[in-house]
Amino acid sequence: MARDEDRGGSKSRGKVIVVGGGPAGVQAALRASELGAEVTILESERLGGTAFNEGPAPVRALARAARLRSDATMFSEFGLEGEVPDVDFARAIDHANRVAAYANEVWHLTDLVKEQGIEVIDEVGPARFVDRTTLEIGDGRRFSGDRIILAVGGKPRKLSIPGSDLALSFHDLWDMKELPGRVTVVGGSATGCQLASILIDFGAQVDVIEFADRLTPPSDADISRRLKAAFEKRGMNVLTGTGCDSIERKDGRLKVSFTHGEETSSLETDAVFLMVGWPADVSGLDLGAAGVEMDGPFIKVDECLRTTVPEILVAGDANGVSMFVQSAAHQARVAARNAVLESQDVYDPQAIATGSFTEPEYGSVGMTEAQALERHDCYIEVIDYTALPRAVMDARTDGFCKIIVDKESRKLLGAHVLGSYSAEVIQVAATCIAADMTVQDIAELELAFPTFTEALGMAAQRISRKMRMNGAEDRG
Ligand SMILES: Cc1cc2nc3c(=O)[nH]c(=O)nc-3n(C[C@H](O)[C@H](O)[C@H](O)COP(=O)(O)OP(=O)(O)OC[C@H]3O[C@@H](n4cnc5c(N)ncnc54)[C@H](O)[C@@H]3O)c2cc1C
Ligand SMILES: NC(=O)c1ccc[n+]([C@@H]2O[C@H](COP(=O)([O-])OP(=O)(O)OC[C@H]3O[C@@H](n4cnc5c(N)ncnc54)[C@H](O)[C@@H]3O)[C@@H](O)[C@H]2O)c1
Repeated sequence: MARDEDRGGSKSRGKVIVVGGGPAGVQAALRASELGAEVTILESERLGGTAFNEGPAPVRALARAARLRSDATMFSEFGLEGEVPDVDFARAIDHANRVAAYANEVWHLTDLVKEQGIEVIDEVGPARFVDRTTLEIGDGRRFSGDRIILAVGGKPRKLSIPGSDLALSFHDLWDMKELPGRVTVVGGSATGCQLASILIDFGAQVDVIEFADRLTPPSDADISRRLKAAFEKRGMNVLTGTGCDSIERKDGRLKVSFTHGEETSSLETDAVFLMVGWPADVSGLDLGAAGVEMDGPFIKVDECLRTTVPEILVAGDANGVSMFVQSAAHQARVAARNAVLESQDVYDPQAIATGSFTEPEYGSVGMTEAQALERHDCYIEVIDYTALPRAVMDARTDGFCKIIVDKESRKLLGAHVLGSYSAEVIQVAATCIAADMTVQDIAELELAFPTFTEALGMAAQRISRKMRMNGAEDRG
């Protein structure tokens, strides 16, 4: 809700330059403008950023194509006849690229932003600092502001191993014309798992090589374990606790060497994707000219998202605090207020609902089980989808819904789901957390039958029953 001091009125509250026009940059510009600042966005390419032009939007479109094909493998179970469709990979990629263009060609994002009175300078290559208040773009034009908000996002990390130039990066996916017979994905976190899942559903043979002892290391351990099992069931070769050492050409293919514990081994493959991290995209920005410091691969910020130069703030992936579209937008609003009103608002990530479009899908909000048990006495309940009516009806029983409840406050600390529609199911858990509901409140919700979201209510009901049996006070 807008606060009184938020209303800029007709008087300008100074000039703000926003660098980068992804979700963080666009939101920061809109908010700073609402607050009364005069705003310019400098975007090296097209507005929309990774989110629309290269990441979630086209990847989701590819994941949908992969899912349509994998659904066809279940035809006979439902009494249907028909072959699993052949894949025209070039057309699937073309379709994903068309979806990526929607932000600009269908929704006219640039026009929408300009209509708010924001100056948009796009497709001009990277802006670079001249000093702490001035940036220059490729054609020599300079832009000065009282405050600068950096929203430059990230880029694929490179590996310094022999032969890394033989590997593909995420950017290369969008120019591919043919599905390689065998693909090796190095890095088994969010981006790597997403790509591996899509490619195996399209019919490629897939290996995943991940350093950590489990897939998607930041996730709840049960998500990592069950996702690995589901991938392996579909024939994926998942090597965890394994580091990629080198890539070399061998007889028209690629030889990938890797180490697991003390053992070194290798495999032969047709393509290698490096999905090993997403550092801030500061190439060409010349942060040194402004005196802005880095913290490892990200731009260093304090809790108010200010850099080591207080007039310069960072929102979105570039600060590495929380790398999701929803976090980018939230941080942007905080950064814009702090920039324009010189306030000290803290970016306090609340219940961030996240979801990934692997097969099976997964979604999370709040603490993992391990994080919760470090600080809380908890009730933990898991509904396995073999016992969930909708999952049985859909023949999608490979999944679960876990909730973690603080025994003292009876509030939800975290929820983790794996299976169909997980990215949607988790939104309800996030809403319950935001609404400060107790587990008994959640148990009383009349959730639609038969749905996957029902698992959340079932888990809450089981915990409520346990609480009653233990004699804990029950409001119900
Ligand atoms: C494969 C993939 C899938 C993903 N899926 C999801 C998902 O399903 N859900 C989700 O929430 N998140 C997802 N993410 C993460 C999400 O894309 C990012 O968190 C989000 O895009 C961050 O927004 P941002 O504005 O900080 O950066 P970006 O969206 O990367 O935008 C940064 C912009 O800055 C511009 N820029 C960079 N340097 C300069 C410069 N010097 N001058 C001018 N302009 C510059 C770039 O051209 C770009 O347009 C995914 C990421 C990837 C890679
Ligand atoms: N659906 C989504 O919401 C979604 C999808 C993709 C990315 N993202 C966001 O993007 C961020 C970045 O994700 P990411 O997966 O690109 O990077 P990441 O940094 O999270 O993961 C990189 C992985 O590569 C592994 N690795 C690094 N070097 C290796 C080596 N030599 N051999 C084997 N493994 C190696 C690491 O152990 C790590 O697990 C995430 O934090 C997430 O917020 C979100």
